[in-house]
Amino acid sequence: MADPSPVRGPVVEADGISKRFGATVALSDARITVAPGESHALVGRNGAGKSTLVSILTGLQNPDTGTLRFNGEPAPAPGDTDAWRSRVACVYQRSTIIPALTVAENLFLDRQSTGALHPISWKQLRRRATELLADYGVDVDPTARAEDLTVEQRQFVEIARALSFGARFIILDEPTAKLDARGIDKLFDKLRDLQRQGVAFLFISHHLQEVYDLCTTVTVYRDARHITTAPVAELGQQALVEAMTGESARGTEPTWSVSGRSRSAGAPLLEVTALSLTGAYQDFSLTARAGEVVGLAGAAASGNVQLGETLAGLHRPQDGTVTVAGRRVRTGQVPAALTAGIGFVPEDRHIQGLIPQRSVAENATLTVTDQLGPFGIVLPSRTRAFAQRMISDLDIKTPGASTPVSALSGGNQQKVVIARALATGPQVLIAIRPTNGVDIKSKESLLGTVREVADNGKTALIVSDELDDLRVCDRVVAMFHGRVVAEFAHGWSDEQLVAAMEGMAGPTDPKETNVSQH
Ligand SMILES: Nc1ncnc2c1ncn2[C@@H]1O[C@H](COP(=O)(O)OP(=O)(O)OP(=O)(O)O)[C@@H](O)[C@H]1O
Repeated sequence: MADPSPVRGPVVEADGISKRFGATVALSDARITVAPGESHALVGRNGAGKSTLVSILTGLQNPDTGTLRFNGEPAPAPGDTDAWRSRVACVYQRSTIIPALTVAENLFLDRQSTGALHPISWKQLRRRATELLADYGVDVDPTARAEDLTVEQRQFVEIARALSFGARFIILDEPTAKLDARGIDKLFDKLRDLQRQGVAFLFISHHLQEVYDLCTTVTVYRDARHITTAPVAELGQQALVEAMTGESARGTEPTWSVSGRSRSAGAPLLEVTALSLTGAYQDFSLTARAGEVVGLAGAAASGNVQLGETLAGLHRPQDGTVTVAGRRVRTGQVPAALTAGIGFVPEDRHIQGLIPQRSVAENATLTVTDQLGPFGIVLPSRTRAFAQRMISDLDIKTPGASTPVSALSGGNQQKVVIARALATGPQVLIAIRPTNGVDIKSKESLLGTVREVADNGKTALIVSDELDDLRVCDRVVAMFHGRVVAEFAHGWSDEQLVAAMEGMAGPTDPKETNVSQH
């Protein structure tokens, strides 16, 4: 590992930081201090200002006011990339690794200071990559293509690359959003390793349990302001949520509830028979009835995401049929799925979800332009009215319906994706990790919205490995390596479901497990 620079103060100290975007105040007199070797969490609701702070701490944006010091010294000049990179490393939720390149090429990409004008030989590159990976204890073949790595391996390469510029301070902005439970464990082991070597980090996550597992100090922002900084051990979960929301968390119940209902199963609405997609899943069958929310649980390689995507028309399966309300759906075609009444919340809002430069209103209504005016003409007034309703129903934090979606915080963009899927009034809603990046309070209301779809006589399928997402379901089907391994009625224990997702389901015949009676 690179020699630590002599430490003369906190690795970072930001004070009085304010930042506006037009009329939006993203940060107001905010502050944060991270000590050497500290694991410091930054939490707050969607739109609280966390990512804006990250962009200021990494030199991507200038604050309007405030001071910023690294190791007791003023921050480098804007644009001095090498100087910034030697003080602070950053790993974002979205990987910056280029899939088509090898690990070694990715590690030495865009490295001005190593002399881009003197091309280095492949052999040299590989040797230096091997050294660098060994320095950070990353067990990955430097000649492998990045696209062949697992998500967490890619993230390790990213961390090694980020730290290799010399920084002893790394910012991790929602690093666990794309990882399954096993991947998160590996990432945390790696971070603890680095911490033992004296690396400090600022960790951003909406999963509060991760904060308790990993961090010693937590800072809470709310509505652009610093609310508190405290040792994690001294701030219980309830106090933490109260600081984030500004409301008492005492006695708050989820807005949804599946317990204690007498659920009379409706007619079959979604029927999937013997569906197979090579390399993803085999022989999958499911009948979901009107009024039901069904969970499709599984870790990264389980095939559950590809299955959800197939139902939305994104993959053409080799075998099997899909019907909605008794009508066969042509597979492998997104428009056919839409016409059949299948609404879809994709896994990656950046790739499949949104058009960033278009407004919130346009994005929310992309799937229903035919309802927004006669003869295919889209009436702006109707689009706005429609979007306005979505904004208030889903609590989307935006200056207005005409704001470009790119100006929204990550969690609020996710709500627009959900608004769009709901806009069609789907018969069957397929939602992949719908609460990804959404704060703890919005999560509850979003899941409540999914619940309502079923309560109104439709069907919802939640594809996720998040236990909070799956708790809203009437029953959960667990997949492992492309096959259904168990099915659980409402009331499962976390341990049971986690074991099933990890391939330790016990009986492989779902009928022998805790089967629901739908
Ligand atoms: N480029 C921009 N243009 C206009 N407004 C912006 C821009 N970037 C951020 N904002 C606004 O600043 C506020 C803070 O956003 P920020 O992305 O920092 O929130 P966050 O705490 O990271 O939220 P999330 O948890 O959803 O990621 C939000 O209201 C957001 O809409």
